[in-house]
Amino acid sequence: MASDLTNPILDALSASETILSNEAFPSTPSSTVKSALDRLGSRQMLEYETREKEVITLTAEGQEIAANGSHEAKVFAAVVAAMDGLKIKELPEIVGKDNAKVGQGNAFKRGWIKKDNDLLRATQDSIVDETRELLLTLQRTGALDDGKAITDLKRRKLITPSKEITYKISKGPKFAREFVKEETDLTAEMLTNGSWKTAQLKPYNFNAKGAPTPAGALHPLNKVRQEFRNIFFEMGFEEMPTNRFVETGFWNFDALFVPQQHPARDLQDTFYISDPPTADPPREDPLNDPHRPASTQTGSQTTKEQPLDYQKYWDNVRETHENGKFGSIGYRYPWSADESLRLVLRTHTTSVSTYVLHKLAANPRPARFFSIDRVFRNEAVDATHLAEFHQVEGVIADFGLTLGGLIGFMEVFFAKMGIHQLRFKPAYNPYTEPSMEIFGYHDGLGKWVEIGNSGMFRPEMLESMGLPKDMRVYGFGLSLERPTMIKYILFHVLEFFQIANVFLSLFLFRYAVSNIRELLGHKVDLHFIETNPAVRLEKD
Ligand SMILES: N[C@@H](Cc1ccccc1)C(=O)O
Repeated sequence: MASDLTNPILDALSASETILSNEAFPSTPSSTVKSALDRLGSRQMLEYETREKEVITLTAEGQEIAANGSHEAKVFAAVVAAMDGLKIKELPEIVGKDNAKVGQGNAFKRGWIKKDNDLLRATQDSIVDETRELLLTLQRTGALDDGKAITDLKRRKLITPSKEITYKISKGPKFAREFVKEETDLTAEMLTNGSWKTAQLKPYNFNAKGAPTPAGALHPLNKVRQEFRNIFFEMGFEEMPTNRFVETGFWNFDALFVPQQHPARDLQDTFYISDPPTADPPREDPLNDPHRPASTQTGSQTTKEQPLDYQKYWDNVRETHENGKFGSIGYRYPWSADESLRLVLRTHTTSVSTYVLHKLAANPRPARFFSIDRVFRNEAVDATHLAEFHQVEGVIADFGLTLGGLIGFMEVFFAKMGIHQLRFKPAYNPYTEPSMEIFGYHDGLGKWVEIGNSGMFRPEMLESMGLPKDMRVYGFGLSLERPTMIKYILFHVLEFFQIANVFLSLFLFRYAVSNIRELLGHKVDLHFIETNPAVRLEKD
């Protein structure tokens, strides 16, 4: 800081009690003076008052006139110098074009010169150049008594009013001759070498604006997922391990009684793994099987467990598909073991539910399981579709369950998300009968929205696993993205605008949905993740 004024100010102050900035530092811009004063003031080394004064300063033209005389005076001087009259035509050459133009008129007005044919003649020997006198006085004192003259000079753009800032500076309680660097940190070094005793520590500035703290943030999908997990846990569900993104066709389709010709198994719909293309048939897993829910791994339950017969399970699946079994007539086609062993990226988390349910056959008991994780579908990616998304899925196994019970359960479950009116529409899934699509009335959008798919798993699926004939299992699934978009992004938009207008709501709905790629994938903006508020699924 070469131009630092702090020490010059302190020097000036030590010589006199008060100083005026315009006297002590006449040519320093007031902003430079102020920043030095503030630095010293914050340490109470000085105090200062600010004085503002209206002053009049001369414009460039005003300064020119103060130095060399007015246009009219120059014209008069030229005419006098010509002794015997000055040719009008010659005036511009002598005094310059501008002076000739403005000055001639003014000199006539003041009666200093007169016309004599094509000559200009002086009417007197000398004149008083008032304009110049006024400007010189102004330059010296910064003021004029004559208001009319001021207005006139302003109109002629010879002067402009401006503000002059002066600081009246006096010593503060901590005045010192020198500006000592204050320590901002008490360091280990200062403690060991004893310099802390004499060090000047900078006081805390509690008014300083803090820098934003960089912190991690949860993705909206993660926040909504956590809300769902809480709902499931409070309803007595266990979480299923979902770490197998790659499954065989067996667990993803065949065990679910999805026929091998089903369009969902086409290359256009399902991603198949090429290396390795197939896996082993299902078999007993080691004890630390990640797909075993915690409760089936406990010691007390293992005592009751029956070993699972995988060969029998495999044969049951083949038979239910080919000729039917357990009261079913089957699909009646030659079932291919190779097709069943092909590896796929799981297309739904029902593959996980199937795996966990077949484990339940070792010790059949009422149970509730849920999962929330990623699934993959060979979709053309566009504004509303992604090739991967997340499913929220729940299954409930018990004896004597009815369809009415499933509907009742859904009402409780979705009410916890703030959706209080449900409608069920008959639907078809190869693995459930009956099947129902679930629609919820969205208050904010003012319309019915499809929110999920559900059903009661078929006996072809459950009995093949070895689950008891009288055990029933409900299942339901929904995407995580959809409620996130409706409940999270859109809901906040709606709340913000307090929107009751259905048309505008629908427009916003479309806008939110069109942004699915902003929610998941490479286009996600980290700023959006960081600045989004927390979410709660309950409406109020
Ligand atoms: N697997 C179904 C959801 C579902 C799960 C369980 C039972 C019924 C339906 C889907 O992907 O949409």
